[in-house]
Amino acid sequence: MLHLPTITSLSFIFNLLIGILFTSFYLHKKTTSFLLFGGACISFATAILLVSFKEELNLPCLTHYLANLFIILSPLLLVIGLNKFNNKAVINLTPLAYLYGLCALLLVFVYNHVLSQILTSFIVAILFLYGAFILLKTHCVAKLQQRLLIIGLVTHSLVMLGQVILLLLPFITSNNDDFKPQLHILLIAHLFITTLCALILPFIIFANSESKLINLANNDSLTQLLNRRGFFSTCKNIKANTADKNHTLALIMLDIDFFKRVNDKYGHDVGDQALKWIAQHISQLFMNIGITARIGGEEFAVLLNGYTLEQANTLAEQLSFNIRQQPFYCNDQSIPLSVSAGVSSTTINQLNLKELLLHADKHLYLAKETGRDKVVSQYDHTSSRKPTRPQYNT
Ligand SMILES: Nc1nc2c(ncn2[C@@H]2O[C@H](COP(=O)(O)OP(=O)(O)OP(=O)(O)O)[C@@H](O)[C@H]2O)c(=O)[nH]1
Repeated sequence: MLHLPTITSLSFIFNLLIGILFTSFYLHKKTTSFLLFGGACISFATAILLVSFKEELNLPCLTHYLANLFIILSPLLLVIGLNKFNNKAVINLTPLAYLYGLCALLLVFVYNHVLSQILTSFIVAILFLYGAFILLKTHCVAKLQQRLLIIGLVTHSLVMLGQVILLLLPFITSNNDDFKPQLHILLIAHLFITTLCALILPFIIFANSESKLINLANNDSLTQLLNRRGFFSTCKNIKANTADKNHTLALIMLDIDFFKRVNDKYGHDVGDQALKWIAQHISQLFMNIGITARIGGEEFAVLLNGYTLEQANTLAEQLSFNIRQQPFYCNDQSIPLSVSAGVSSTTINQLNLKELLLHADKHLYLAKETGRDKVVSQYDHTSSRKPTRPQYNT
């Protein structure tokens, strides 16, 4: 049979350690939700400690009243922490603060009575449901752990409601049993689930933090496209994930024409807006069909898996046309922009991304050399369209 003092001790140790872990992370990263989660775990550990002195101390205001306040404070801090972690503040926390104040007041009158347990269990059940709701609305990378924690919080809430019912039964029926064995089981379940939830929570938080860091490392903050590193790491798996090794893929490299002049004439900020505008055009056309990246200052790349050189060439021409047709407007000025592009292709079998980029870059260089505002690909080093340079009145 499960030994209550052992489970209580383990629960105390785990919650205290996880609380210290979260608090240390808060001291390092200054993320408030870490402090709140740490507070929730330490608060629960404190409640366990106070309750364990029930027999020895004979100070019910400490071992009952204060312990109950800490028991409620623990899920309350969890709820506030989850709300902060979500970034969008899913619920309004003011009513919960009032609820806590009201409980603290009511417990003053009943802390030595079974009613204090009923009230505490009921409030804790509500708070866990709130926690499950917020977590449901939160984007988590670790989906399995998120589901486990939601199930844990809902189950915990049901356990607490079960405790309320068992404690109320002697009052509402003529049955004078005190349901001690059943309450004992529920108490063990309470300790067990709290500890389990406290163990899952750090994993969810760290998985999200890691994903944010990976995003920062792989994405260009100005254009929201992948950066060079992200481009290489995304393309890395293509070979392994494509079964047909004769499958073709093409790469388009793009470079804005005379971009230095844009910066010089209109300023660096306008230059940044122009980069974003070009990136939007690239995203619009290739969002669902290719891997898009800003691989250098004013250089972009698009990898089209399953596309032939001809198809990629047509798409590059389309992009170039779109950019030429819709002038870029900034501060009520129309600023003509154009791009030059180089296209190369290969089969999955022979894929070497660096080489593919090198080939596309050679074609891009040819496009620049032969007049700009054109697409040059492997099979045709001359463009049928007569290039039109953007004009800047300098
Ligand atoms: N605004 C802005 N400018 C950038 C950024 N990154 C690079 N640049 C500028 O891009 C310009 C690139 O100039 P060049 O390499 O001479 O090329 P270009 O003027 O576009 O001429 P061609 O490529 O030969 O048509 C430089 O002036 C860089 O300062 C950026 O993030 N923001």
